[in-house]
Amino acid sequence: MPVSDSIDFESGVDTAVEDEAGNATERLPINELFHSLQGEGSLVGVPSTFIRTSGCNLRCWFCDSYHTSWEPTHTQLRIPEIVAEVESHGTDHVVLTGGEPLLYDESVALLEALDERGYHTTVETNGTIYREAPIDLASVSPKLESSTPTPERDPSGEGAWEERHETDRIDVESLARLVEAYEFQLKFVVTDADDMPEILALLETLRDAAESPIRDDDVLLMPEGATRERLAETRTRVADLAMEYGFRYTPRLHVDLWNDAPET
Ligand SMILES: C[S@@+](CC[C@H](N)C(=O)[O-])C[C@H]1O[C@@H](n2cnc3c(N)ncnc32)[C@H](O)[C@@H]1O
Ligand SMILES: Nc1nc2[nH]cc(C(=O)O)c2c(=O)[nH]1
Ligand code: SF4
Ligand SMILES: [Mg+2]
Repeated sequence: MPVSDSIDFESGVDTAVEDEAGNATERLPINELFHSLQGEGSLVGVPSTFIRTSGCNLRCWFCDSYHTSWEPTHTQLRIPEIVAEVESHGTDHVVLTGGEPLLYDESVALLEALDERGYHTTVETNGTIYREAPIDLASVSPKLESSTPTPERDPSGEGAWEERHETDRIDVESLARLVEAYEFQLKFVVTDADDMPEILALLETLRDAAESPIRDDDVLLMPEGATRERLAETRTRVADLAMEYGFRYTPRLHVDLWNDAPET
């Protein structure tokens, strides 16, 4: 594969690296790889190994993984190296997250290698990209208007990503394909009641577009907050909204336990 073909212009991350003989080798840009408890969603509390790829096609102003999106940092690892690291942690569950892990062809090869070894795989994705892969749980977090990095909310202070984020954040076709192909959860980041009309409208559109059902039980409201302090402001409000609308609430257990520490 020519090196230039594998430069990912979306994320600005080059996934092609040559070995000593000058052959291109499959690698993934990895920001962190760690053992923790699943902190979000239907598998909350399950001991899991997290693989966090770097690079994202969106720029949520609140992104709790700044070094995979706004300022990506990573090391390039081969799939066997990633699998060996996962094996050393001894969990049954693996969570592939990012950044946006489905940007990369190599994520499919990684998921296949994990599946062959019997791991349960969850993929955390923003839902803008569909790929066919052995995914046991597609944990899809479509991004609402309230995630858009307007000049006032942009952590880099410029508002340069506002238009692109706003244009790209919802892709109904990709969302429908993810929902049809995989066991899934739709996990919305919610700040307050202003987010609810957009969630309801998107669900209506998606229920029309997808051939398989989306139950209210598949919809999770997750409080916006990368720190304990911020979650203390949002979580009760979001829990009340979950009760009012009949959706599920998911905590952010890892933030409760370890605040915003890396590798948690
Ligand atoms: C860092 S993202 C990586 C996966 C993918 N890019 C996505 O957004 O789904 C992992 C999860 O964290 C959520 N998230 C990121 N920042 C957050 C914040 N400040 N508060 C609540 N959830 C957040 C995302 O919505 C997503 O469910
Ligand atoms: N403990 C823990 N659980 C998580 N669930 C989804 C996460 C993510 O960043 O995708 C995450 C994370 O970063 N940490
Ligand atoms: S889509 Fe996910 S990784 Fe990308 S900026 Fe938003 S929260 Fe961060
Ligand atoms: Mg996280």
